[in-house]
Amino acid sequence: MMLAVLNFKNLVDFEEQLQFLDDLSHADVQVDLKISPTLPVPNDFENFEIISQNLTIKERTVGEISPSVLHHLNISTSFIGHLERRKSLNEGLLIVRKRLENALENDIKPIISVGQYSNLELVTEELDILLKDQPITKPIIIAYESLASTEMGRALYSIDEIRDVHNKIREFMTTHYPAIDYQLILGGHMDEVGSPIANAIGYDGVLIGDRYHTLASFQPVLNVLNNLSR
Ligand SMILES: O=C[C@H](O)COP(=O)(O)O
Repeated sequence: MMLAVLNFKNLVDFEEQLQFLDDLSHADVQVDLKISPTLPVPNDFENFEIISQNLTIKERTVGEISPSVLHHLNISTSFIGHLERRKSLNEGLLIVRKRLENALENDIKPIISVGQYSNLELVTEELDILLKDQPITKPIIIAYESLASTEMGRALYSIDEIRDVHNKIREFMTTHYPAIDYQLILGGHMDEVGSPIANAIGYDGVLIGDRYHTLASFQPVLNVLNNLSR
């Protein structure tokens, strides 16, 4: 089954997000759909999973989402170091590692985002910095994102480029982290055209941002994702 992660960002009106969730709860969803609203809401929908956009570090701090909050909401998956968050808040990889440690310690499945640099070697270097010596014994999700595409609002990559990234990450994981069970997803202006291409290349799923604010606008993408999952 195809994995699809839908990430509403902070500029999307929250009432609109709640309406979208409610509409989706009545929709035909065949894909493994995970959705992160700006504010986590209880994970009690039947046809999709609510996930978190962020998870705090272990030390005492203020204004961030703790594992305890997620457990209370029955949420068990969280983004760890989403690329745009890292860039706009100037967060380095060391703090992302601390978030990952907290996720692993509290049984929260991490969606680890990579793609800070477009250079292929640097993608696996970034991944290595995050994964090194982390006690990962349960499945994780790795999201490669073409950050420039998200920022520019159009697909800036060629099929060859996203295939190279896919092959490079798979090869890197097999060689360096053979024991880690992971799904690899692709983000960066993914839509009804890009999703089948990502699937054909071998990505396990797609990461989709805040371009769709209603079920009606998302429906063409959902139809394609449902078909890919059948
Ligand atoms: O979290 C989502 C990613 O940033 C992708 O966003 P996008 O689909 O608008 O490119």
